[in-house]
Amino acid sequence: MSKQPDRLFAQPLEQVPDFVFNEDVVQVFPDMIKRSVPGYPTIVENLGVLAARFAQPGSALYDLGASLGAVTQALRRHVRADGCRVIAVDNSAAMVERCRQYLTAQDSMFQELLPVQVLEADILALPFEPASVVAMNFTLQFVAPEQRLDLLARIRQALLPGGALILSEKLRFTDAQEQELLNELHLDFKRANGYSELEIAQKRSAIENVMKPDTLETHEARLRAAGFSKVVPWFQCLNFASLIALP
Ligand SMILES: C[S@@+](CC[C@H](N)C(=O)[O-])C[C@H]1O[C@@H](n2cnc3c(N)ncnc32)[C@H](O)[C@@H]1O
Ligand SMILES: O=C(O)C(=O)C[C@]1(C(=O)O)C=C[C@@H](O)C=C1
Repeated sequence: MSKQPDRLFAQPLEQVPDFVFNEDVVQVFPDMIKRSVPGYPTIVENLGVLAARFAQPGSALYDLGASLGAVTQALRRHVRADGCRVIAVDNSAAMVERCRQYLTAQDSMFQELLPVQVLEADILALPFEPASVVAMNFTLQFVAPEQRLDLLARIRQALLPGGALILSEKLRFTDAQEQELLNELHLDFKRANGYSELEIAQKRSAIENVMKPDTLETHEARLRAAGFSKVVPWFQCLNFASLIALP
């Protein structure tokens, strides 16, 4: 399982294709997400800690858009409730294949980890089992905006009383000055992590058609419309945030 530095956008491309979670991205993904998302390691580790408070014995814990299973691994490290199991879901075959390898490696290193099932499936078409924790770490932003409410409503229906959805997303801002400042600071974060201006510009063109961030206000209103009673932001670093939504 080679982990390579992300140089995907380092050379000038004649035409920058839309971003897809393919084998090339899988190879560099741990490096890419850490250097692109401010606060990512803190969010992932604390997601496990938060989940431990909401996990209920005998229930399912979902990691939706699991990629290589970083959140799944944190859930397995922190949740101790009896009889829980983690269901990690991603619709990228390349991600799922590598995710399974990472989880097998985790199994060989630790004992008494929660059982895990990795599904190659579209979360928009997945029937959810009753769940105490649903984590969506930077996944909803890749779902078509018109399909987000329906997905969240189905998650809300699957959540057990006392459970939680933990939703992390890149944010945009209605206030132009706030948007500009946090966007510039995010670019500075990428520069500080060694990305060149070319890499930053080409990555931006690659994701602009496929990743559509919402404002915090849009998230809150939509979560309420989906039936959640309370939305608690627990983390923000620059334009990236994570929310706890309670049924
Ligand atoms: C930014 S990555 C998520 C990162 C990951 N949760 C983590 O914390 O490391 C988004 C993932 O969502 C997956 N994805 C996007 N749309 C999906 C869908 N409709 N069904 C399942 N997975 C989806 C992508 O394949 C990709 O692996
Ligand atoms: O906003 C950006 O520029 C990003 O690179 C963000 C982001 C994300 O939020 O998921 C986009 C795609 C990659 O999966 C890694 C990071």
